[in-house]
Amino acid sequence: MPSESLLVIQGGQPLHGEFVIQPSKNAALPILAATLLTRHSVTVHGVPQLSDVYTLLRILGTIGARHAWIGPHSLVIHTPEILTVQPPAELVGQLRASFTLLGALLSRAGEARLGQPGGCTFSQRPIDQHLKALRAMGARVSENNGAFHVVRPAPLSGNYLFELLTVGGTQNAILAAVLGEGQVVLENCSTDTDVVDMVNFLNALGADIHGAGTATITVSGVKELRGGEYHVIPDRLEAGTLMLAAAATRGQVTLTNVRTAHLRAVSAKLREVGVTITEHPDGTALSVDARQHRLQAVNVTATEYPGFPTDLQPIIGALLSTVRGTSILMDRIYTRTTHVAELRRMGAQIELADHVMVVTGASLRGTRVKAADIRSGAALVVAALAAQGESVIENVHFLQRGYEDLAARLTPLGAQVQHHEATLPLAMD
Ligand SMILES: CC(=O)N[C@H]1[C@@H](OP(=O)(O)OP(=O)(O)OC[C@H]2O[C@@H](n3ccc(=O)[nH]c3=O)[C@H](O)[C@@H]2O)O[C@H](CO)[C@@H](O)[C@@H]1O
Ligand SMILES: C=C(OP(=O)(O)O)C(=O)O
Repeated sequence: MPSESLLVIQGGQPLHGEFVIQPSKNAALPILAATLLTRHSVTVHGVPQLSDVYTLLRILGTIGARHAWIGPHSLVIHTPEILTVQPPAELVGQLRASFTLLGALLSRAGEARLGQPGGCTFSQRPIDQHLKALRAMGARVSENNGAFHVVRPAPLSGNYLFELLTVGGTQNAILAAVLGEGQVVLENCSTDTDVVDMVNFLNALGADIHGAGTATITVSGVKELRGGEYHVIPDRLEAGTLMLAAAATRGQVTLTNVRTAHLRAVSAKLREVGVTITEHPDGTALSVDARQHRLQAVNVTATEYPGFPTDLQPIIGALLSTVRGTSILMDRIYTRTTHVAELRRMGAQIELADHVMVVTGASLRGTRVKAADIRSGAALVVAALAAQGESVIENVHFLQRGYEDLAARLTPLGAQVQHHEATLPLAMD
């Protein structure tokens, strides 16, 4: 019989204590792809233990990378030569970040053949900007039956002005231009932390990239990159999730291993809700206190960094479902609504009209619900922690793509969360 993991949560307990934030999934994945750009050995600290990381390491292994874990979040990775420019499509199709291999392979090997990327399927997730940027830089790009073939006939050079802010598109264009003799100027770039961290990594290995964190990034090609050692940033999305969980349970939680500067939009919104956020002066810890606070409804618009993150829109929806009054949520990046029907089953009052969510505070009660992607799963966990009674969350494998062992890590905060392997009955023919 097939088995599936479940989280069983007894809700209604305020979270209380200290929580160490994991390293960033969305920063670590492109950095692992970027290790392909050097034939020397690289040590990366701050690699989270997540299923997406294991999948990407398998893909990199097919390309010629060998890795060894040297600590819980540290690995050494080494790609002396590229064995293939066409990694297996079924692995590439399991995560979104695999698409950064297009730029990475183009840089190192002058060619890449890649299937469609995967990842969460909450919305249309086009890649036209990635391809337009590569073409503008001189790459030949073709598509056949959903597979992409890119070739570099000469060193990449030129300009591209992104039509919109794209994290993955900016990363792919930078990666493609790192090795070679040309210079590329990218405008209207994403200023996201994940772009900046990848550039800091590449520059630590000898790349010549200027302007990351601003709208204009200049990449001057270099002959080769050396080896090196790098520390990936903490996961601002996990930190935001824990801040929202602390607020939803009216608890008090101190988060360590954070960059408070990366969480400004989340902290500001939570203060507006009525939660006390205290930041440690060194910027690496903060505490969230929602005990005995009267929280109030707010309006939220998810937008590009440094604005309120799209990933946290479903999760703040779970918090606001517990807050008296009516909140209005909009998401300018993606249509993330896969959690709505499930939250309603827990008693949440959420109306959906033209991509606007109207959330009216209610009492949540535990029930059986299904995660549909990483952040909808996290929204259900937050709602279940706040709800009265028992919730059972199905499809935990989605959560495992983005969060390290939540059951074990939430338990010291007083949460009653258990991870079960459930045996599912076989579907009847
Ligand atoms: C801007 C933004 O918040 N990006 C988030 C997005 O990154 P991800 O890299 O998945 O998405 P992008 O940043 O590329 O997309 C931003 C927007 O641009 C559009 N688009 C993108 C590429 C393209 O070629 N054509 C196009 O139209 C997308 O549909 C979307 O509306 O999801 C990640 C995982 O949840 C988050 O960590 C990122 O913070
Ligand atoms: C959507 C996410 O990941 P991916 O882009 O890999 O689907 C996420 O981190 O919430």
